[in-house]
Amino acid sequence: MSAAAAPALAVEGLAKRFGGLTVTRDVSLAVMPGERRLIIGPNGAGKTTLFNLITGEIAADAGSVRLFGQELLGLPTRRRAHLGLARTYQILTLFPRETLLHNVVLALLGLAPFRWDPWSALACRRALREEALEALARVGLAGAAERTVAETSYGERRRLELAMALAQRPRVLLLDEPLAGLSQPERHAIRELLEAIPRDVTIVMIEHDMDVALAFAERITVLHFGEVIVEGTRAEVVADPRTREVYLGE
Ligand SMILES: Nc1ncnc2c1ncn2[C@@H]1O[C@H](COP(=O)(O)OP(=O)(O)OP(=O)(O)O)[C@@H](O)[C@H]1O
Repeated sequence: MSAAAAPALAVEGLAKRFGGLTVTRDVSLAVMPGERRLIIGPNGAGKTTLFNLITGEIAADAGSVRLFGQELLGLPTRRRAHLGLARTYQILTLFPRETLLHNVVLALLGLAPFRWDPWSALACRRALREEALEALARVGLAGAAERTVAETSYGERRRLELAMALAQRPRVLLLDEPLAGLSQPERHAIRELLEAIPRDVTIVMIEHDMDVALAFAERITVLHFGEVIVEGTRAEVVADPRTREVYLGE
């Protein structure tokens, strides 16, 4: 198989139990480079757990997760980020007393394999600041760079989180409910930002807002009780009676 044909993200036979509770049961999925994939499923289906297993925030019991062919299981989360994996969270994880700029710089520092060198430290600081400002500008927050997170609206925080993930120049970006809790205009703004992300970034998104999510995603995976029960194009998944049974409640 040529490198171009390899999936950006390939999950195979992934399994996870918490005590007696099987949360991920033999999950397999392949997301091709540039694809926009939507993960849906009822509350507790194991969607966030799947992201946590992919990023390494929790350890899998069995299976394989490959990023452009490279096995990730067993690697620490930070190493997976270096290889091109970034994510946002359902529950925001920002530093509220720091400025927006500082939050993005911290995200960049988490990524940079930093070596202390007094001669290059200043240049490095400037470069980081510029890169962080660029990331904030990308999500329309350049003018708010010196405000603290505590002084921003919820919608701005969601955009900040996206800036932090994009600043890491991911190859695969995992978005956990990027629209949750947002007003209609804010949802519209995030949707435009997501649509502007270039195709060299593959996106996997968990989202309950079906209007936006269905318009955005090309393929959809439906999870239920930790298993993939339906996968296909928008039309296939919407038409599948199993989707309606478990997710749409029909
Ligand atoms: N660290 C943990 N320890 C024990 N149980 C957990 C842990 N993390 C998740 N679970 C359980 O695993 C199941 C799946 O949770 P998960 O958050 O992955 O679901 P989800 O599909 O993302 O749900 P939602 O749509 O509500 O966010 C739930 O029953 C949850 O309580």
